[in-house]
Amino acid sequence: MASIVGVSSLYWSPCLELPKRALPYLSPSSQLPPFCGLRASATAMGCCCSLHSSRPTAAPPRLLVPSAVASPNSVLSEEAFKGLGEFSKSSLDGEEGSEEYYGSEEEEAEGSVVGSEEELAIANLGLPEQLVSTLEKRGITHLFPIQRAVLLPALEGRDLIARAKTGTGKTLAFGIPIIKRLTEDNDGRRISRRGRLPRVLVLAPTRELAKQVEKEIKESAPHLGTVCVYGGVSYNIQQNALARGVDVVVGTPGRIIDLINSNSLQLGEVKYLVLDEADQMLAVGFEEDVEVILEKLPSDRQSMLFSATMPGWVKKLARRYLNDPLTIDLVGDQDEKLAEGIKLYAIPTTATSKRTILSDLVTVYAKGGKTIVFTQTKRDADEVSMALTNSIASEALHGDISQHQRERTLSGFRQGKFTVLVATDVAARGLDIPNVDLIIHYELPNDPETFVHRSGRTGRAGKEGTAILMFTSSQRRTVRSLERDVGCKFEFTSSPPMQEVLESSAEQVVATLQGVHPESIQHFLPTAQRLTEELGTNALAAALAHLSGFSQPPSSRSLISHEQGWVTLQLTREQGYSRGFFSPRSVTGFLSDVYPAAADEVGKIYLIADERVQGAVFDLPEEIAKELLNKQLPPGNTISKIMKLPALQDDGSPTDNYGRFSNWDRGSRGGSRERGHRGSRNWGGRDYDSDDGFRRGGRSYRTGNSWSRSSRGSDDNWLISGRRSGRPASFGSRDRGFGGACFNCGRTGHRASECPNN
Ligand SMILES: Nc1ncnc2c1ncn2[C@@H]1O[C@H](COP(=O)(O)OP(=O)(O)OP(=O)(O)O)[C@@H](O)[C@H]1O
Repeated sequence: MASIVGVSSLYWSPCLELPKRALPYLSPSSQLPPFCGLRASATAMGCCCSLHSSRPTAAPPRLLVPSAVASPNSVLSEEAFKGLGEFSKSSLDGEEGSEEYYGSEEEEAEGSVVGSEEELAIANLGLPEQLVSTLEKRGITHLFPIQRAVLLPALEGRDLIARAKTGTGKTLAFGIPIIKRLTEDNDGRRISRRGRLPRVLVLAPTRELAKQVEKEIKESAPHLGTVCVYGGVSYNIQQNALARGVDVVVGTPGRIIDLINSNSLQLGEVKYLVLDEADQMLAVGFEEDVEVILEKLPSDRQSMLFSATMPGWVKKLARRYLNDPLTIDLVGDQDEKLAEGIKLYAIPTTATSKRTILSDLVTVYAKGGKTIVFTQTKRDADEVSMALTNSIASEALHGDISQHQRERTLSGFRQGKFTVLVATDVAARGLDIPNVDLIIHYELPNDPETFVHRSGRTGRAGKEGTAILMFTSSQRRTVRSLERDVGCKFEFTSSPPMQEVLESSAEQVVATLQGVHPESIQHFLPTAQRLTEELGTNALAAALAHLSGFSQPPSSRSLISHEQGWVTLQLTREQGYSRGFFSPRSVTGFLSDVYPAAADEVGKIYLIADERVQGAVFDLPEEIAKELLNKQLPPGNTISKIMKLPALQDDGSPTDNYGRFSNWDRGSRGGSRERGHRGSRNWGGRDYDSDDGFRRGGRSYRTGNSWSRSSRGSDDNWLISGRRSGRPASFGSRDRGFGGACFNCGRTGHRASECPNN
C-alpha cells in the first residue's frame, strides 16, 4: 500500500466512507445493505452509488486523511469537504436515527444534501495550481460524481475497485488524485531527470484506449513525463522515451511485457497501478500478461481497478493483488446502465434492407453530426463503409487495419473530416470521441455489456445522444431481453419515411449553405438572379435536390422490406363487409378477385395489430400497385398507399433467444455471474473482429456467441405469406418453431400442411 496517511482529527467510518456532503448529487436510498458503505441514487448524471468496504466495522471509525492534507499548500479545502466531520459525528452519535441517514427528502429537495456547485469546484479542492489551471483550460471546472467519489479514498491511499457509467469521467477519477500526489512529490516542479523510473503504471486493454488515457493525463499534467506504449509500432521511440525518464507509463499488457523483457521498462518504483477496463483485459485474452506484470510490481503501492463487470478473473485479481479494496459502484445492479441523455430507438429491418435504411437513419437522426455504426465483422465494416461512401463520407475501423491507418482514421473522425465511422467492437470500449451524436447498432451486439459500451460512445460528459438498434423480426425477443438486462427502454419505430429523409437532407444542405463564404456567393449572384427570374423558387429547389443527392426522384421503397421499386399498401375492410376470418390468405384471395396480377406478385403480408381494424399491409411492385389502386373494389374495402406502417401483429419466433447471452453474466436471472470459459466462445469461419489487432501479435481470438449466429439469416420469419421467389410462407423458419400464420386458416403456430382445417 502507498504510505497513507496522517490521521486528522476528523472521523472516518468504514461503514460510511464518504459523508453526505462528500458525495455530490447523491440522494438517500431506502435499502442499505448491512455494511454497505453507502448506497444512494444520484440525481444528476443518472448515477446510483454504492461503496463497500471489506474492512470490519468494529474498529472505532476515524476519517483517514492523507498526510498531504495537513500541509497548508496541499490541503484539500476545508470548505469543500466541510461536511465530513459533521456527518461522521452525527452518524456516530446516533443523530438522525442511524448511520445510514443521509438527509431527509426535504433536505435533498433543498439541495443541502447533494452538495453545492462550490463544493464541486475543482478550484476549491486544494489541488495543485498547475492541475487546476490545465483542467480549467480544458473546460473542466467541477468534479463529476465518480471523480468526487474516488478522490478522497484515492488520496487516502486506499486500493479501489470502481465502476461508473460510460463517459462519466473515469480517467480523471484516477488521474486527478494521482497527478496531485506526483506533483506534490515533485514539490510542484517539473522534474526532467534522465533515466527516472515510472511511478505510475496504467494498463489498458486496447491501444486506442491507452493512447487516450495518456493524452488525458498529459493534457492535465504537462509538467509530468508520460509515455504510452503499445504494440503495432516500432519499439525504438518507446524505448527512447522510457530511457529519457518518465513519471507515468500507460500501455497495453503485451508491449509492456516485451519492454520489461528487453529491460527497457523497469517497474521497481511504481507506486500507483491503474487497471482500466479490467474485464476487457479478460475479453481480449490479456489475463496472463496482466498477472505477469502485477507480479513484477512492488508490493508497496496503491492499486485502482476500473471494471464494468466483475467476472471471476477480475475478482481473483482483486483478491490477489489489491489490498483491502474499497468498492465504489456508481451503476448498481438495478439501474439503467446507460448514461442519461441517450435516446434509444429500435428499428425492425431485414438483412437485405439494412444498407438502404442505414443512410436514411444517418441522414435523419445524425443531422450532419458524427455517427458510429457498429458491425459484427470486419468485412461488414468495410462493405458498409464502402456502400455509405456513395452518399455520406465514411471510413472503416477494425483490427485488420494497420495501426497508423487506425490513428489517421480516428484523428480524421475527431476533426470532422468525415462524419460516419463504421467500426467493429474494438472501437466500443473507452474511446472518447467528442460530440458523437448517433450510434447505430447495425447488428445486435454480442451481449448487453457490449451494447452499453457501444451506445456509450455518445451522450458523453453529460451531453445528449441517440442510439439506434437495428434488429430483424426473429431478434425481437432478444431486444426485449436487452431492455431487461440494461434497464433501458427502446422506442420501437420504423425506418424514416422518404419524406422525412428528403426534409432532413434539405436541412443539412441549408446548414452547409450557411457556411458558404460571402465572397464566393458574390461570384454566383448574377447566375442566381437570372435563374430566379426564369424559374422562381424552382431554381433553389433544384439546387437543394441536387445537393441532397436527389437529382433523380427517390424511387419508391417498401416500408416492410425497404426494397426499392416496391410500395406498401394497406387494405382495410369495414366490419359489416367481412367475408369471414381475416387472414393473410384472405388478402391474397381478395387480390385474386380484384386484380390477379397483384395476387401473383404480392410480397409480404402483415395483419394490422389493432383488433378493432380488419386490415393488412402488403408489398407490391410499384407498377402493379399503381394498377391495383385504379381498380374498382368491392364495397366496404379500401386500399391505399401508406407512408408509415401501423402497428402489426407480431409474428416473432416463439423461441426465446435469451440463450444468446449464455456467456454473459445475467445476475438478475439467477445465472452464473461469470462469463463462460474461453473455449465456449470459439467460432470458426467468419471474420468476427475482436481486439486481435489491438493486442500483442500472435494469439487469434474470436468474439461472438451463439446469439448473433443463431439469428443470422433468419429474416424470413418476416414472411407470413408471399409468392415472391416462389417460396411458401414458412420457408425461412423451417428448422425453428413456426412463428408465422397458417396459410390456410390464418391462425398462428402451425403451417398450412399441418392445418387442422385441412
Ligand atoms: N469534471 C469534468 N468536467 C467536464 N468534462 C469532463 C470532466 N471529467 C471528464 N470530462 C470529459 O468527459 C469525457 C469522458 O471522460 P472519460 O473518457 O474519462 O469517461 P469514461 O468514464 O472513462 O468513459 P468510458 O467508460 O466510455 O471509457 C472526456 O472528454 C473528459 O475529458
